[in-house]
Amino acid sequence: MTVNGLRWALGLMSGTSLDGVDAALIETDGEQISRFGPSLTLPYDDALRVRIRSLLDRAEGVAEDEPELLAIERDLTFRHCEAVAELRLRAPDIVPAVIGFHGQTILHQPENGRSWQIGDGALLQDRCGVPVICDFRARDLEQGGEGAPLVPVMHAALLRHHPEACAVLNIGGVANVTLLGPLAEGTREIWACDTGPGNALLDDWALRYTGIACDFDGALAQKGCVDGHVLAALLSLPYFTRPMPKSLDRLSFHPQAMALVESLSAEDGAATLAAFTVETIARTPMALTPERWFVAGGGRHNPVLMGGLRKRLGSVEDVDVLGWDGDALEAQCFGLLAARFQRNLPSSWPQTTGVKNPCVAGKAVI
Ligand SMILES: Nc1ncnc2c1ncn2[C@@H]1O[C@H](COP(=O)(O)OP(=O)(O)OP(=O)(O)O)[C@@H](O)[C@H]1O
Ligand SMILES: CC(=O)N[C@H]1[C@@H]2OC[C@@H](O2)[C@@H](O)[C@@H]1O[C@H](C)C(=O)O
Repeated sequence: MTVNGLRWALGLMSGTSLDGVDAALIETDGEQISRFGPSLTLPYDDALRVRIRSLLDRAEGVAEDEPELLAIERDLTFRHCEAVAELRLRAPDIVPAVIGFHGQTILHQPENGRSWQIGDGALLQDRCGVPVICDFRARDLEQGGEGAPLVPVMHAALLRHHPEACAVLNIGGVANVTLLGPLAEGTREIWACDTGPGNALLDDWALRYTGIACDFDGALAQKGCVDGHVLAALLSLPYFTRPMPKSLDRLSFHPQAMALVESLSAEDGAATLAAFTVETIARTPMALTPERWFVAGGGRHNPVLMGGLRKRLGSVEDVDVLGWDGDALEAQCFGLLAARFQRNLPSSWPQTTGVKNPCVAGKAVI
């Protein structure tokens, strides 16, 4: 049902941490978000996670018609169908008008004009019976942008009445920041970029030493000491002095970073990788110095990361203080992007992705 152009949109995001599918409902006209519906995370089972991870590790050499790729894409899409079905069970009165389907990124190389999200939009549309918008990064890349991050439009929509300059940080597998300038006569400037690693390096390190898929509550890092020499070497990688906008692949720093921490103990390695995430956020060349930082994504549950950020940046709060759900924000964002696509509204700008002109994100499944 449409009231003043407001409709329910269902967003689906499977992030770089490979933890599973996030699904969320929002009511929106593509500009304002009037209500949040329910949200959920449907984890990947271990077998699917391992298959996706091995695909990601060799994505550069994978052919688009490789049988294993197509099999993974199908299983991944079925997992998304399950997420949609489960979410609709939780909100039987809400009928989504559109689904925004991000898919799983297996490769992101903006320097080669490439960002590869797997997922079968036609299959999802067929199974769910709702129009599906997907391929959100392609047009931005075609027009000279990085294809990421796309979430700044969501942050700006939610903070459209917030007068002060502020930053919204997402700490997922990769970390990214949105800077919002002060609100002046209803408009404001928006800058964005991926800052560096989020949890991805730490996750892989923790899995190796503890068998657990993340450094839960920062338990390992808390017992370790930061190795200053290794941290300095990590921070000397050229990405960190590049001005925004810029973006990263999940594996951008893997070989170098893992080689540098290799000689450290499990605890010191975790402490150093956590400090790497914190320092790269704090040192990002910023277009403004925000007084308040709001943090979303799974990394906000890690007290070592949050404590480190508070020491470096001052006022650092969980986005939940704004009444948002920091675990659902990216999925909600793809609902918003789908609604914006249907109204032909741009979702990326020169200062957020480096795209030449404001760009409409997404493609409709025909
Ligand atoms: N209690 C916790 N302690 C430590 N880390 C946690 C905790 N809860 C979640 N995390 C971290 O959050 C990660 C998941 O974050 P999130 O779901 O935001 O990532 P994502 O959306 O997959 O990634 P991206 O935003 O890069 O696409 C986990 O991999 C883990 O590292
Ligand atoms: C290529 C890709 O999937 N990038 C993700 C990743 O995860 C966080 C960061 O890197 C961000 O750039 C992006 O996701 C969010 C949803 C974005 O586009 O804003």
